[in-house]
Amino acid sequence: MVDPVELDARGYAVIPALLDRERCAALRALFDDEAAFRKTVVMERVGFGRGVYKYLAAPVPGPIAALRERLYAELLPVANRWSERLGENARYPATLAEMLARCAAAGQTRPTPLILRYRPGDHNALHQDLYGEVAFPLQATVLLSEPGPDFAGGEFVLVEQRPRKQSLVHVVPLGLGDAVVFPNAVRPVQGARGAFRTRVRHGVSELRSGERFSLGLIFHDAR
Ligand SMILES: O=C(O)CCC(=O)C(=O)O
Ligand SMILES: [Fe+2]
Repeated sequence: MVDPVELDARGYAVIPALLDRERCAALRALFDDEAAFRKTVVMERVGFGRGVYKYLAAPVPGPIAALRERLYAELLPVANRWSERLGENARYPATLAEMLARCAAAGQTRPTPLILRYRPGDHNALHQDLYGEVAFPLQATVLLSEPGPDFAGGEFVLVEQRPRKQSLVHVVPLGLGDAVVFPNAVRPVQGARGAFRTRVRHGVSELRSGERFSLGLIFHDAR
């Protein structure tokens, strides 16, 4: 379960052991099943960092689709509250299916769940996962490898660009199967006179050794 108080206060929250060891191993193994994916990105070629990620093809495998649906429902109240606090008054639909229908109507029809793989020297440069006008303000990443036995380095980081202040970095400690929920692009921060907006980007620091896999769950589809 996501802790909404922590999410509001810090802008991100960890869900411990969202996926068990077996599910993580199955998703790591899926990475080599080319038929499961619609697109492979070699990050170095596009300047996004170093490493490889693959977007799952439609239909997204049942367990991943179910997890995406469940997290969407949990994050929905937070998304609507953030929007209200930022004075945007966007209202997100009650279910992921309706959110994806909204994406499709805007030409965003390709699934965005992805699996990423990092090897020594690989990293993910700071970025935001926006794929068109329709966007859900929170997303999740699940760590599919175990820090220590499987890899070293490769820390998940968030950088907050605050108005009239220097940027703030958060290093999020994750264990095998843990998920981090974080802002897709911006979040409201409580100030003395109401909420203001900070711009948030995420990335992964350089992997020092081993192999690190992760599952990215974004709640809007892509063009
Ligand atoms: O590998 C990670 O921890 C981050 C992956 C990522 O950028 C994402 O899930 O959107
Ligand atoms: Fe990302």
